Amino acid sequence: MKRKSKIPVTVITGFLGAGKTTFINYVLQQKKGKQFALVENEFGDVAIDTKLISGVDASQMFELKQGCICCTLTDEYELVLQELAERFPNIEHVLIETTGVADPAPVIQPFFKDENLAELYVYVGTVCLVDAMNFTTQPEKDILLKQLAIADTILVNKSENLPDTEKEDFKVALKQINPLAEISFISYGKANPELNQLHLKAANGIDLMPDPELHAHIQKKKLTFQHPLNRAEFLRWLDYTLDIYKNKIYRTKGILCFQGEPFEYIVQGVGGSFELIEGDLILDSIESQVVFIGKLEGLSIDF
Ligand SMILES: Nc1nc2c(ncn2[C@@H]2O[C@H](COP(=O)(O)OP(=O)(O)OP(=O)(O)O)[C@@H](O)[C@H]2O)c(=O)[nH]1
Repeated sequence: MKRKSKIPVTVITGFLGAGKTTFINYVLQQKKGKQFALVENEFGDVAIDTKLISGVDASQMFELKQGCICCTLTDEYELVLQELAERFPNIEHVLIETTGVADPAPVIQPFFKDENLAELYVYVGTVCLVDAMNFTTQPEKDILLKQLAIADTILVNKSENLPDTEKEDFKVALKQINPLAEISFISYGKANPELNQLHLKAANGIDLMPDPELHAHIQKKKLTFQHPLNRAEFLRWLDYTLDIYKNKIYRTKGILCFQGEPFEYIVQGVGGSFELIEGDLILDSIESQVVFIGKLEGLSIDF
């Protein structure tokens, strides 16, 4: 049976123990009746823990067969997702939970690059869970920073005992890493973000925070253009720039106006890949803006 529309895909990331499973369980409980499929894999573990995931039919759960999603991603990933869409035409939303130590970029990029997947699915954003109790002491900071930089929504979980003043400090610190993401403080995963529109929402608020002290590891750069861009030239430049800096630019997001085109476009990039999504009709502002987040020190990013 051919599907009528593409299946939205939301990626759930966050460091080990941050509360990803707790959050997913909460979402599934809140949205009972909606057909979710969960693709997850646990490091070195083959069996899915069905007890943990309520609300999802066990037959709708798929798991990659080997270890960690980030280092073993091969054709298998694309095949699992294709099979999922074909075998379960009623699925309304796919959640992909990365392992706590995984870089989420390779999980997202196939939705931009793989034609078969792009026909079946639409990537709608990433939620990153943060552990409020252990954030400062967490090891593997690089992976954590990348997870945060890629996220459209950051949920600071386990924040039930966090005083308001500390929440403010926390927020400022997170905004320095990712000024585009929405940030909420929650406990026991109780957050109900609109899982469908995460990245479009984030693209609306592209203003960068005043940032006198750059984060030691992550920087961001915003390019603004007052005149409509030449589509072919700009995309060629963007493609080239993201390709040469694919390990440095974690995330790209922007709103573009092209010469002679009535609609604006939202550009959404993770690592070396990006996609363009047609946005609203251009009514007044013809300004284009693109923000890059990553380890940008010393990079030449200028169109
Ligand atoms: N105190 C407190 N504990 C929480 C909260 N949310 C989750 N936990 C607990 O934290 C532990 C880890 O939660 P999980 O949801 O399994 O975390 P995870 O990110 O899926 O963990 P991994 O899959 O190992 O990466 C569990 O024991 C949860 O019960 C919270 O808001 N506050």
